[in-house]
Amino acid sequence: MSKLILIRHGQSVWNKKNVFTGWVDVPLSREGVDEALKAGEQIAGIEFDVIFTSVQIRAIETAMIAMAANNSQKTPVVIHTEGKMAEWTTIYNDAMSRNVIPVYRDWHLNERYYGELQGKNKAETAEVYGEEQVHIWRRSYDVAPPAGECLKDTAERTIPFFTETILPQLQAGKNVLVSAHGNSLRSIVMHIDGLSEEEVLKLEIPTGVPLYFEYKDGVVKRAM
Ligand SMILES: O=C(O)[C@H](O)COP(=O)(O)O
Repeated sequence: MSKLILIRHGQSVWNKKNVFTGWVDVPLSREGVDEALKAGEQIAGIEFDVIFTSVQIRAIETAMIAMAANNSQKTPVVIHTEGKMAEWTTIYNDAMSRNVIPVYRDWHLNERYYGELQGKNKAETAEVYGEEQVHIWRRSYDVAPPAGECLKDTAERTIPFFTETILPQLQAGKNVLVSAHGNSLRSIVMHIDGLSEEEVLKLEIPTGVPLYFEYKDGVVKRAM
């Protein structure tokens, strides 16, 4: 049995201002750093073998800060790979592999692209377009915000990455940490939990709260 922990990044400086973020690369707020530290304490007992993040700084920061609170004797090291995830031991020698947790950054885990809404205040946007329309843009499965991605579009990049890159690590008995975003993780949780397009409307993933899954008998499912 291997463990999968999914964490949405801690509060970002634009989350704090209630601004649509998407692919804009903003860092954590002070509160977000505290959330990442607390998340690290919650998963401190888990010995991770590999870490995946998006290429966005708020997710990378969350992973590295959470690992600072982990009891691991190993050091997380960002690995640069060309294209497909290379066998990282071919890049680093065995000695290093004993002391290092590889961190792979990949754009497939990036937040949903929010298109024309990026940079706009969420409350002000609701005043202009109506609460219902903004809720549909934010939480529906197949209705995209203007010039942005709907959750289905996001899933079309996150799910292949999950099944082709993350799942083989779990199948190899590795404990995996994934630090990503509210909607890129909603698409993955929808896949794992088998949620319908109606059920995913209600799926919310809070910042900085570890979600626990396990791979056992060929299946990934909720652990706690
Ligand atoms: O991109 C953003 O604005 C947030 O990370 C997620 O926004 P949402 O909760 O409005 O989808």
